[in-house]
Amino acid sequence: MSETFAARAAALDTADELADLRKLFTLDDGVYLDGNSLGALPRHVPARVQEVLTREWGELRIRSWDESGWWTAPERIGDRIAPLVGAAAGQIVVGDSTSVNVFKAVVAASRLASEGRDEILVDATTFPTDGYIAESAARMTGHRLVPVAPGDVPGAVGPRTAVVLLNHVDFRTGRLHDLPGLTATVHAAGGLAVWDLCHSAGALPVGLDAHGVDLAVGCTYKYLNGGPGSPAYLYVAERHQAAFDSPLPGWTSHADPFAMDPGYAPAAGSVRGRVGTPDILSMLALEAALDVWDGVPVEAVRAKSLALTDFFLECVGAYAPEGVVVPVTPQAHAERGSQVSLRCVDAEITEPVMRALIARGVVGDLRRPDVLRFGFTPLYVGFADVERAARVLGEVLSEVSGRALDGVLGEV
Ligand SMILES: Cc1ncc(COP(=O)(O)O)c(C=O)c1O
Ligand SMILES: Nc1c(O)cccc1C(=O)C[C@H](N)C(=O)O
Repeated sequence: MSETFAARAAALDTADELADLRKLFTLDDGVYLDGNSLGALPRHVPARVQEVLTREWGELRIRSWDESGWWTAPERIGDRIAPLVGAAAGQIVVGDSTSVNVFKAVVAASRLASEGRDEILVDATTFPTDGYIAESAARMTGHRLVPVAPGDVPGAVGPRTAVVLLNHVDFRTGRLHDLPGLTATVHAAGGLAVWDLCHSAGALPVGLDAHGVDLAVGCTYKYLNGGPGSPAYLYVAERHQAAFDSPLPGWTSHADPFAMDPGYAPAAGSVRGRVGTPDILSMLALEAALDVWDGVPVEAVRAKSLALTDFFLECVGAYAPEGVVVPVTPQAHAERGSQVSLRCVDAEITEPVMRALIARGVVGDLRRPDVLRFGFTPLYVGFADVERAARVLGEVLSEVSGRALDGVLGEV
């Protein structure tokens, strides 16, 4: 059986048009399936960061704000991310964490919403930070917070809906939500749609402009490989920019920041989403990391991502002992992000399984209590990696679940 899958993997790797991109990354001989948490390091980034440190900071010092383009980096890098998420230039600004951008987006969207609308709907299955911040934003703005599963949004929106905050891909299950359909549903009810793209940007086409999304946020350290803690981004659709009223109107979002005017006057365009001094070292590492995307269509990345996750699901089905893990990531392509999550039927084995996998060179992660997560970054994961990961997983599951079964029998 493994010869058949290995031979298929080899053929798929040979036909893979993106295969050469792997050389652009620093990787070892293991299988890295955690790029949905922290993307791998593009090889050329350390030299660029060294240059920023020694030349731009070390020699040019304060002059670099102008001469090295530091001051305008948030908008410039936003424009590099824009095509990856289907946005025209001038609508994305980079900076702060995703959490901070969720705050800006939800409060600003509630201020953009029509008078009398007093509900903020939030994805009940969300990554926790979005829920925490939406709750605080609702309390501050006097809205009622309504947690709702994305599939139930059509029945939950109505004349009271001001804002709906949703995740494009669920961090736990890898489920891809229907961004075009749900955005249209929210608009039909008269509300604004805010999307968190952390788990979709760089993995699949998003189509922010095409689908009329109002505001969006996302991180850059997953599929965009910007590095640990690299700055997040905020998208404000052009039609909303003039009325965008930031709840964090820091001085760098002022129309004339160096006037040091005591009165606030917002800048035009995406600059209005800025807050304070940009974190230049992280930001310029991100900018360099984005070079790996030159000439790479997101559509090709999506096609490979689906082929990788299809193949992984098939290999796991063949290699894993019966009934020990159950995929919770949908089979349907239209509902699948770039990750596969497997639920351990016996939650107790989740941690030992992931520990054993990592010890054998297959790096995924887990979400308690019972989910094993495997992220597939098409820029550097190949089909042989997939076959190996599934084969090692099968071995580990047999060993660990066998031991767990012995333990249960031993207690009887
Ligand atoms: C969907 C989602 N939103 C937000 C975050 C967190 O954002 P940050 O730590 O950048 O504030 C994450 C992951 O960390 C995430 O997966
Ligand atoms: N942002 C992270 C971090 O600083 C440390 C560890 C993990 C993360 C993550 O990104 C978690 C991730 N968003 C998730 O999907 O669970």
